[in-house]
Amino acid sequence: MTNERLRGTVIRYDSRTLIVTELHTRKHYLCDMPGRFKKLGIRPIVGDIVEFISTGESSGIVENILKRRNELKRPRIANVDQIVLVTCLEEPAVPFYILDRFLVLAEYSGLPTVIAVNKVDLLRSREFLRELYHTYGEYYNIIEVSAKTGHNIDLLREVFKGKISTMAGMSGVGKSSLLNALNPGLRLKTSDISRRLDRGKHTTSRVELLEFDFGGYVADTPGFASLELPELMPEELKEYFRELKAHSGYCAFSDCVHINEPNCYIKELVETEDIPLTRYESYKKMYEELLERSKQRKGRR
Ligand SMILES: Nc1nc2c(ncn2[C@@H]2O[C@H](COP(=O)(O)OP(=O)(O)OP(=O)(O)O)[C@@H](O)[C@H]2O)c(=O)[nH]1
Ligand SMILES: [Zn+2]
Repeated sequence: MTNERLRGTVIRYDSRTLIVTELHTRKHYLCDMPGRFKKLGIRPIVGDIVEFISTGESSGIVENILKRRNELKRPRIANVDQIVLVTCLEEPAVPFYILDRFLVLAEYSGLPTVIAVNKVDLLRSREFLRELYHTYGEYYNIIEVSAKTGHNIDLLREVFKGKISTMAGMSGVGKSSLLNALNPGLRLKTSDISRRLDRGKHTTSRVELLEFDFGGYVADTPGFASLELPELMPEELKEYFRELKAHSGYCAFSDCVHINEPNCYIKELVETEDIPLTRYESYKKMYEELLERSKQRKGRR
């Protein structure tokens, strides 16, 4: 039926056309963006929910873009539900410091974060896993998986189901392999409609949402690829370490940054190993980096 008013999620776009997945039927529609949106400076991004009027079996015209719940900058996605941070303890053994940088970026985005430890099939003992749980388990959900053996892939599927997610993690940790284990052939399922959008165009480099057969979306490009720290003042960094934030307010100085101040409760907790030393060292290292960055900027002014 044509001329129906429908709602859907934008999964791809170029300057004037969107691919929209209708919310109930999950059918794809190629939708035109009327010029008035551009004049108003309104541009859709993937993840947006739009209202559209169907003009044919698989075509429509956008009427309205609903207000975004949130917006991730890189990759640019609206209405993101979570970040799935993939890491490994072997091949590659991702340093905790790298994981900590990802976690700062994830905290900065304000999105719920799940840590997936992949390649557990390579572990000869649980020793490294225990260390990981000890360091992160109190503040993050950790799920051990193997894309190779399929271990806990069903659990990971529940994590992704019905949500818009973005994956992050160092190169080689198995992000693509996990997607393929979750939903074989996920990347290959470019629909006819997608091909129609491609026709006569140079390949778009923008992010797309891939659709799971079991419901839910994942960005086709991983997040935080550069691992560059967010635009923060050094003294703001402590807000992005959950365990520092949880124990703030007990230091002698109310604005304590837990570096050189006396009577610092955080440093006490590090000494008693209630806060993992590696987390604190990561914090100090990133604090120094932000301090250096702010000095350089002041110097330039
Ligand atoms: N043993 C083992 N190897 C795995 C597992 N998952 C992935 N691999 C291997 O790890 C290598 C990297 O996997 P990818 O899926 O390409 O990793 P990626 O994170 O997508 O890498 P980038 O595209 O560089 O970001 C491949 O050789 C995979 O076969 C696993 O669970 N166990
Ligand atoms: Zn302190």
